[in-house]
Amino acid sequence: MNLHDLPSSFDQYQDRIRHPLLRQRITSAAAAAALIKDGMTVGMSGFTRAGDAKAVPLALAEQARRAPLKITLMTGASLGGEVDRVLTEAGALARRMPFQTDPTLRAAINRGEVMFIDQHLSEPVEHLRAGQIAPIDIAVIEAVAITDSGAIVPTTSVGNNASFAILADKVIVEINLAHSLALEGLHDIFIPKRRPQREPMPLMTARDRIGTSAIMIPPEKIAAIVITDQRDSCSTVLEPDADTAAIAAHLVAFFEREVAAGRLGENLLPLQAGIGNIANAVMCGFIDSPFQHLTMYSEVLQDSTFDLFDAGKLDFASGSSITLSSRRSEQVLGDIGRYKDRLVLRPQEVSNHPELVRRLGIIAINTALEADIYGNVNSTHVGGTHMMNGIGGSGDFARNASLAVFATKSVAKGGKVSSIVPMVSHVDHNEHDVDIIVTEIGLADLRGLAPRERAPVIIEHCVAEPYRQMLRDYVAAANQRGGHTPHLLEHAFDWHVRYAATGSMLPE
Ligand SMILES: CC(=O)SCCNC(=O)CCNC(=O)[C@H](O)C(C)(C)COP(=O)(O)OP(=O)(O)OC[C@H]1O[C@@H](n2cnc3c(N)ncnc32)[C@H](O)[C@@H]1OP(=O)(O)O
Repeated sequence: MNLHDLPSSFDQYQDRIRHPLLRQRITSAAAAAALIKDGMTVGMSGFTRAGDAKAVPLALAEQARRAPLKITLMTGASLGGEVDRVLTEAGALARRMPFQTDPTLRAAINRGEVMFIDQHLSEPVEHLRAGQIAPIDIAVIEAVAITDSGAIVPTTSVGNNASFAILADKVIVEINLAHSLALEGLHDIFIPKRRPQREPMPLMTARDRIGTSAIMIPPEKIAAIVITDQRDSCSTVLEPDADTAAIAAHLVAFFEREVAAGRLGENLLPLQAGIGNIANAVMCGFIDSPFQHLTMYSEVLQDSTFDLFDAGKLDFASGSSITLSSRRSEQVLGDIGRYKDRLVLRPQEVSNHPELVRRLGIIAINTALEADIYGNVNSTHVGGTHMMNGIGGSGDFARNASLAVFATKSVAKGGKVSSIVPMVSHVDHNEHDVDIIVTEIGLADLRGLAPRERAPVIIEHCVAEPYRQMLRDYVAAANQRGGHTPHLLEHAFDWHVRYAATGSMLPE
């Protein structure tokens, strides 16, 4: 078969599907979804709304509505749009990993209907590669193009795409015409060798490129190609408010002290910032800071990354996805050439790799749902039981960072919930991994402090009244009992129990 044998209707995609024979694999989303069978494990692209497969998952939901079908769905991180909701409503999800943010899926997880495996984001492909979890049957990958050798050029995220495509039996590619070909060249795909042949990852600075610009797989594995034309759904990140601006100001003041003490230079160390309003606001706080020539070695690049570029504060950003609000999406992705030489997108096992986080000395800034008086952090479980989003990459970074910062507003739910509690109701980051806790009230520097020293620092710097006095009383009584980490075990969860019973942690 040569190029002239191809149906002429496919010629229009020559610039997007450069391997001529692969243009014959163009098909409908429904036909591609029909390759996915009941019980399969499907690896789909998508990382915090960026680079999601858009058409095949919806066609799969349609298929599941007609004839019951359940899959294990793995992605990079959360999906945008309606994919998780529609698949949940169609009853198509038996298992989901490693991260999600969809309210409908979250409710199904918390009803026990979908088994959610909440994993460090650097780990799922290690588990796949080592055969520790069920193998990927089919990968569904969004791409801007397929090269003439059949390599897949991802779009706004890399996530787990490369390993999904390499490890799957079959690959479905969604070529999304809404993404500009200017994205080509942004990606750096590095795949570690299998153990025991594993070598160090040869990355010494955030801007190093150590891999290829596209995902190399045998072209014959590409079983179907679907053409789409739909932008990523926008993030709903909010502009900084008084509280998040105060958190940012406390952090900037802290870093100024670190620079003055000679522990950091004026370009600090590469920064990682988590998802959500607080992390985005904290990064925006660097715009008016005295720091210069900052770099990011992070996973999600949010609006604040581009605000920092435009403010001349940021020299380079390495991530695994670009997730933007409607305010920024059009401008940044429509003009990506303006930023491209200062950006790289990597597989999440590289962006989040413990070896690299430790080597580069990352300053990790993530968000807590709650923290306790000794510095343990709960990022995932509301009230100790109900899943919010997942640990994401926060643990990959926090454990190995040169400085592990956790930010939270001091109260949630209009003051009815204290974010600093006697004992966290679920532990994602234990006290050994947490260096700094910051709220709008102030910042607790826990470095070098024993538990009995940490408690008063956290209480006096981070907690609002009346919870501050309640915690002082708790600690005073606990200290009477003694111990390295004093507690009143029979009262440690009183606040959570009261919130569950009355809707408020405050005493009646
Ligand atoms: C893909 C990635 O991995 S990114 C890298 C890092 N990843 C992570 O850190 C994953 C875990 N973190 C997260 O999921 C988020 O950062 C969160 C949920 C902890 C915080 O999200 P933010 O948007 O920054 O904080 P925000 O203060 O707006 O709180 C979000 C919601 O949690 C609620 N909440 C916060 N604290 C509590 C609490 N202690 N108890 C009950 N609810 C709480 C808030 O009221 C809010 O609810 P609403 O949506 O109904 O208004």
